[in-house]
Order: sequence, then C-alpha cells, then structure tokens
Amino acid sequence: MTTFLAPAKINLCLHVLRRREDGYHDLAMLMQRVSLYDQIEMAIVEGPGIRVRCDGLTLPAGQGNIAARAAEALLRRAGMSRGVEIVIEKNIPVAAGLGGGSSDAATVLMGLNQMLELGFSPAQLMETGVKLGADVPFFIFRHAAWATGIGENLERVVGLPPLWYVLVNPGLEVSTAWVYQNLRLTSGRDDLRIPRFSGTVEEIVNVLHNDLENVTAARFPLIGQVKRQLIDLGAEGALMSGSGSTVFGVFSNGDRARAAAEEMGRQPGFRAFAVKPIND
Ligand SMILES: C[C@@](CO)(OP(=O)(O)O)[C@H](O)COP(=O)(O)OP(=O)(O)OC[C@H]1O[C@@H](n2ccc(N)nc2=O)[C@H](O)[C@@H]1O
Ligand SMILES: Nc1ncnc2c1ncn2[C@@H]1O[C@H](COP(=O)(O)OP(=O)(O)O)[C@@H](O)[C@H]1O
Repeated sequence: MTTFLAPAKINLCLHVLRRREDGYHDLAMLMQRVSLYDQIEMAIVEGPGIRVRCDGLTLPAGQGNIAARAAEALLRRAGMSRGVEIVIEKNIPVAAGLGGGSSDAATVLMGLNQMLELGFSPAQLMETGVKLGADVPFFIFRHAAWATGIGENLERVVGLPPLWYVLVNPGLEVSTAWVYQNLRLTSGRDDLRIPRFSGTVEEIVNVLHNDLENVTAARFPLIGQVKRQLIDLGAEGALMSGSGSTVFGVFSNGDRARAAAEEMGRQPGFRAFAVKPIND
C-alpha cells in the first residue's frame, strides 16, 4: 500500500457571480488548503475492478464513492484496465464545506498517475477532475488560489500570512446542490479582482465573505451561533466555509487557537480542529 494525504480546504471568500445555462454558478473564490487530512492508501492488485474501503463511517462504497469514480475515470482515460484497492481513513467531516470528497478524488488522480507512471500533466488531471467535482482542480493545483468559472480557473495567490484557523463542524451535513438551489441572487458583481496580500492577518479578515452563508445559516441558526462563539473565544474574524456547515475562525495566536478548538469541541456532536494553512 502507498499512502497519500488529502487536505481539507476553506473558502476565505466566495462570491457567486451568476447562474449559468448548465445550472452551475460562476464564482470568484479565494481558496486555501489547511492541515486537516484524510489518509488515502492505494495498491495495484491482481485482477480488474476498483475497491474502496472506508472503516467506521457510512460513506458510499463502490461507484458511489468519489475516490472510486476518480480511479475509474483515470484508468479509462489511460485506456488501461487494472485492479485498484483504495482504503480511506476519513478525518475531514463529510458534506461540511471542507472539500473532503474533492480532495480524496484529486489525491487518487495524482497518486495513481504516479504509481502507474501514466505521465498525465497537472492540466490533464484537472480536466479529468473537474468532471468529478468543481473543487477537484483546486486540489491538483496545490497552491492558495483565486478560483473563477465554476472553480476550475485557478490563479496562484501569494503573500498570505502565517496564522491559525479553528474549524468548527457542528455536526450538520449540508448538501451543496441544495444550497445553490436555494440561493437568491441579487446582483452579479463584475468588479472583483484577485486580492493582493503583504502578509498581515488584517488583510485576511478584510477579505472574509461568503454569498452562500445566508442560505445555510437561515436553515441552520447554529451557524450564526458558532460564529459568535468563535469571536468570543478570540477569533479576529469568522466565516462559514463553502456551502457549510463548517465555520472557521481566524487566529493570529496558536495557543489561543488550540484553546478555542478544545472549548468548541466540547459541545455535543461538534468537531473542532486548530489547523494551519498549507502555503507552498
Ligand atoms: C461550495 C463549494 C465552494 O468551494 O464547496 P463545498 O461547500 O462543496 O465544499 C463548491 O462550489 C462546490 O464544489 P463541489 O462540491 O465540488 O461541487 P459539485 O460536486 O461539482 O456540484 C454539486 C452541485 O453544486 C452546484 N454547483 C457547484 C459548483 C458551482 N460552481 N456551481 C453550482 O451550482 C451544482 O448544482 C452541482 O450539482
Ligand atoms: N470519499 C468521499 N469523501 C466524502 N464524501 C464523499 C466521498 N465519496 C462520496 N461522497 C459523498 O459526497 C458528498 C459531499 O461530500 P464532501 O466532499 O465531504 O462535502 P463538501 O462538498 O461539502 O465539501 C457527501 O454526501 C458524501 O456522501
């Protein structure tokens, strides 16, 4: 078995620009990978077929799992029939706005490309990835990014400060499709530009914005409550990530962040993590 790590992401900002003919939405987002990881183990085995195991959780097995669909899509593109065994240790909360499924898929695409020496470029892997999920290309890009289109046009963002995020998942699973369906678009914005950073925490706090937050928070008032709790515990800003339900707080101090995560994680059904951005 070869082991790979699949990180979570947060959306530091998410602007919905317009609804498209194909039902998807054009976005402008600032995306950042953080140090909370699923572990993906893969082996090439005798005989055809893709098997996915994920212990202790009720994630879909077989084709229902996005990791299996990723392996299938890559082998098809390579014109190859091989047996692949995939074991997922799921640490990223599911349907939580943290991109766990997309990250697992991206990791399978990159990992199998390496293990089978298929020679696909990152751009080719992104092309296969976006058909599996709009957030998959971002995890193949592997930098903090300004993402546009449905999330597949990616520009590197540099100068983000070293800080801490406290991720708080209040145990609610939120369907991304439901959130986009229930979004009431007011006016599209055309004035958004890629933000520039010189390394201060204040710049991050100023950029925090999520057009999907009102939709999810209207259905689940707990979201607003978690934001207020994070601010009370010393966060310099707080925002829901993606379609939710995870909320993150911005902390410049590691001890404060760890203490806040411990405190938030004590509430029944909650999971909380103090994490760092992955800036490479
Ligand atoms: C909201 C975001 C922000 O990063 O993340 P999550 O909350 O899912 O983590 C993404 O836009 C989610 O991306 P992802 O979860 O990969 O989406 P997909 O599986 O491709 O699509 C799920 C559903 O969301 C809607 N969708 C998704 C992306 C997009 N730009 N416009 C949309 O309208 C579509 O209706 C689609 O049927
Ligand atoms: N490997 C996987 N990890 C997480 N979710 C998966 C996976 N495979 C399929 N799914 C399904 O995808 C849906 C969205 O999952 P996830 O990527 O965790 O959420 P989000 O889109 O909010 O970031 C869930 O309903 C889940 O059942």
